[in-house]
Amino acid sequence: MKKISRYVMKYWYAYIFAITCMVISVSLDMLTPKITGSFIDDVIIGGKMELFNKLIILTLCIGIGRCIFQYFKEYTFDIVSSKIGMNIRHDLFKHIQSLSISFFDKTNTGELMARVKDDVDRIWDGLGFVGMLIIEVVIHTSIVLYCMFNISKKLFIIPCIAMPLVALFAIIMERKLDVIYEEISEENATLNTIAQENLAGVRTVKAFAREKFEIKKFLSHNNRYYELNMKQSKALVRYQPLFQFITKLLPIAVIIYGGVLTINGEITVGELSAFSIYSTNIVWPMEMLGWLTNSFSSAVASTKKIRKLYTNVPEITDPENPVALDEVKGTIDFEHVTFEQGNKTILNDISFHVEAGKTIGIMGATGTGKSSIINILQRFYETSEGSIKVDGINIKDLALKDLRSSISLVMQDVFLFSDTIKENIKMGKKYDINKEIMLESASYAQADSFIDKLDNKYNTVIGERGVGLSGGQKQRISIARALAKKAPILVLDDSTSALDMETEHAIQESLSQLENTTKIIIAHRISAVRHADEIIILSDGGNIAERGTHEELLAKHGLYYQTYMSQYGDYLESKQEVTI
Ligand SMILES: Nc1ncnc2c1ncn2[C@@H]1O[C@H](COP(=O)(O)OP(=O)(O)OP(=O)(O)O)[C@@H](O)[C@H]1O
Repeated sequence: MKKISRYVMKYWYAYIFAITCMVISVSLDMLTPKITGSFIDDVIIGGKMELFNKLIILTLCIGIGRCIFQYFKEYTFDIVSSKIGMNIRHDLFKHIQSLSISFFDKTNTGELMARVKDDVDRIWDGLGFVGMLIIEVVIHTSIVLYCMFNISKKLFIIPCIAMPLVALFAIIMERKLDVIYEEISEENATLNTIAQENLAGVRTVKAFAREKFEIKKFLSHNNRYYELNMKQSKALVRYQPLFQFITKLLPIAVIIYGGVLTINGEITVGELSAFSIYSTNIVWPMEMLGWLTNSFSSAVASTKKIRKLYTNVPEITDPENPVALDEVKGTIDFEHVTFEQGNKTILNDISFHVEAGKTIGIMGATGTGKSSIINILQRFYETSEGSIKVDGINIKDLALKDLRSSISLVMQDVFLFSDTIKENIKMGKKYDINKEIMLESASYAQADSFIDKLDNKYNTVIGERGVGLSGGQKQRISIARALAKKAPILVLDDSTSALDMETEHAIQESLSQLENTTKIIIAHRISAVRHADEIIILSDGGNIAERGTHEELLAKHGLYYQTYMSQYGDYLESKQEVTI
């Protein structure tokens, strides 16, 4: 993370302008007690009536001038803090997007949402309204103290005693609040995660009648959040009376001691009255210290949280000098690839070769590492041993963008954005994917028939994660999306599982027409891979147990044959019976 000061420095000129306006406005404000003093000493006591009109006009001019400079000060602070907040959020979002999949494996979405939204908002406040008030308190207090010092050095002793006491309380309170804010920020992230997961999984919650349990879980964190906020309020109310005690005592002490000095002739009545007005002018900054400290602590705690997020760096990055690929043909080579996570071997010594335009089918029981093959092909994770090559070039030598843009992926877990079908198919590639390509892809994916029946056709907005569509319809839109990308390598990860046999068959027909596209088909159903040029069967421990064409594998009477029999056995038996 760029230091906050670097964001601020970008707008130094605006801050200088705003602070100058602030100094002028506060200085004008500080003239009022002097005018009051002069009114008492010169006009009322001294009888200089010729000054009356001048003082009235001066007071009016000061009021107008103050309004103008206040306006510019507040407006500038608002604009600058909004821009800085936007920049911080932009950089943070960009940083999160740059992190590797392994980071997202161990970080909750709710926590990230809290950082991007709430924490940035607090920093924004800290650099805007709160920051402005803190600077104003300092400037205001300094000018008031200077004016007081000029009136009477003896009377000046009183604020000199009061101010350090207030500052001491503010520091102690800030330290306490800092710790509480850390906890509040953590709990806010947890609360966000629970709410986000719960709402996203509301169907599962309802299906398992877990509403009560989930509400209880949410309530326990909500209570903790409430308790922490109460802890914060308690810390505030404990110190607030101390601030108020000193601030209320200050004008009284000024009047008593100032009265003695006036009787002794050391200061005039007008000077005492001006000093007394000044003393009330340092009351509000002191009273605000509690609130300002509170808001400042929260901004500091948020900064720490965001800083911590920046300590995570992308684990998988572009090579220093990536090999440029003008045109990817789509040849894929896995050479003795082993993939481990923690102490677990997920893939073990995997080797295969797929010629450009050919198809490889990957089968195996659940958890044998089929999806992991795709994850490492896209460099979502790094291989532990061996190498993966695309068109003969090690994928570690390719820019991540080049590698990933040459692969179209239909994921097992379909994710559709809450947007129109059109945007879901185009995925932001407005200009690369024209209407013709979109319609062709939808037709290849057998999605056109149901989309055409929708009221708004391709402009139909689908809910979060495609709610409102059936599982098969979602799968077909995600296949259309992958086809529209027109990448030289197409990966289908168990992506026709929700389709009926006829639709699956029609999609396979479409795929067979993509002669220049290398296809990797992961499936549990024999029907999805039987036409592949090579089929590999993974077994426990991520080993290749069998490989060959459909016919070769059937002849082996091994795992593939067993799967075939479990899926087609009944049909074959009935066929035999009919033949007999
Ligand atoms: N990021 C990861 N960290 C740790 N373990 C992982 C990770 N990804 C996958 N695994 C583990 O690796 C094994 C293989 O997972 P993978 O998703 O590749 O299986 P699969 O064959 O695609 O399963 P399925 O058919 O159920 O989709 C599983 O035991 C899984 O728990």
